[in-house]
This record gives sequence, structure tokens and C-alpha cells, in this order.
Amino acid sequence: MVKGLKKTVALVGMMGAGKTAVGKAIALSLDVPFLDSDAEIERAADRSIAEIFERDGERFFRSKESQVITRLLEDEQCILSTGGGAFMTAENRDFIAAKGVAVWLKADLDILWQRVRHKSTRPLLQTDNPFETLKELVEVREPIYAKAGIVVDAEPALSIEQMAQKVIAALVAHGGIVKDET
Ligand SMILES: Nc1ncnc2c1ncn2[C@@H]1O[C@H](COP(=O)(O)OP(=O)(O)OP(=O)(O)O)[C@@H](O)[C@H]1O
Ligand SMILES: O=C(O)C1=C[C@@H](O)[C@@H](O)[C@H](O)C1
Ligand SMILES: [Mg+2]
Repeated sequence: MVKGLKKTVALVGMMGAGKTAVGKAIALSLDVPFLDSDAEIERAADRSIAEIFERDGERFFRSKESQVITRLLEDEQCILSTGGGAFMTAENRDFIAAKGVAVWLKADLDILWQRVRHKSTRPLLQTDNPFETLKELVEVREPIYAKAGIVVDAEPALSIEQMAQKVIAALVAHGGIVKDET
């Protein structure tokens, strides 16, 4: 049985990659806490991400995001799902590497688009051509996500639970992250 964590696992990757959905399933399976930086920011501000972007702007959101990630990485080991843009900031990447390990859930543009196209909760995609915006974000961000210590490919055929088990297998293969690897 694989249970417990020696260090916090920060899931990084694009909107729709499954950081939140798969992160919850990983935490349940490992019997560790699950935290989501987007949800923590919304809770602290008592407003949705869309409202925060609209009223206070992206800069304000990014500064809250860094604060929340710093705080959560100081707490008990957990599965930490980050927002899609969090890993773009060097300070966030350095802090994640110092306190835990980053896992990039790597999903291709088609999968991402299928998952985000009907949702209006992602302010960065409120453009005239959201598919093109998503494509541009993927192109700019992929080389930076690639700095994560572990990369797990999201195959379209895999369910949330199957993806969770694939990530856990990658954590075990890496060594030094999960507690009981027997
Ligand atoms: N492996 C999967 N199989 C089927 N559906 C999935 C899978 N992974 C995620 N989904 C679905 O895709 C949608 C987006 O996933 P999720 O919210 O977890 O993405 P995210 O990476 O947290 O995005 P964001 O950066 O915007 O928070 C959700 O509806 C989720 O249920
Ligand atoms: O990719 C991004 O920059 C974002 C992703 C979401 O998780 C939220 O953090 C927000 O919508 C910004
Ligand atoms: Mg999420």
C-alpha cells in the first residue's frame, strides 16, 4: 500500500489539465490532505477568481497566489493543486522545489480545449477567440512547465482515477516522495 507523503506534491500545468480533479483523487488514495491554491484564494477573499480578476486585476491575484502557495508549502505535507499560471513565476517555482516537488500534468491542446471550452470560470479565456488564446498560452508556458521535477502525460482515455494512479506510480518511481512504498 502506498500511503503518506514525505514532501508536498505541487501539481502544475494548464487550465483543464486536471490538477484539481486528479489532485483530489491522489490525496484520497494516499490518505493525505488536499489543498488547491485557487480555492484558498477564493476562500480568503470570499470572492470567485473571476471577480478577483475583474475588480483587482491579475497582478493582485498573482501576489495572493504566491502568498497562498508559500503558506501552504510551510504546512503539513499535502497534495497541492496550483492555479495554471502559478508555475510561471520563478519565486513560486523555487519555493516549490525547495519545499516539495512539482508534477506537471501534461495535456495536449485538444484535451484542454474539450475540458475548458464550456466553462466561463477562467478569466484569461474571456477573449474573442478563446481557442487561440489557449493555444498561445500552451506555447508560451510549456517550456516553463517542463522545469517540473516530474512530468505525467494526460492521455484522453484515462479517467480521473486512472490518472491519479499514474501520478502515484510516477511518485513511487521517482523515490523519496511517498512514505510507504511497499
Ligand atoms: N482524467 C480526466 N478524465 C476526465 N475528465 C477529467 C480528467 N481530468 C480532469 N477532468 C475534468 O476536466 C475539467 C477540468 O479539470 P480541473 O478543474 O481539474 O483542471 P485544473 O487543472 O484544475 O484547471 P485550473 O488551472 O483552471 O484550475 C473538470 O471538469 C474535470 O472533472
Ligand atoms: O492559467 C491561469 O493563469 C489560471 C488558471 C486558473 O487555475 C486560475 O488560477 C486563474 O483562472 C488563472
Ligand atoms: Mg484547478
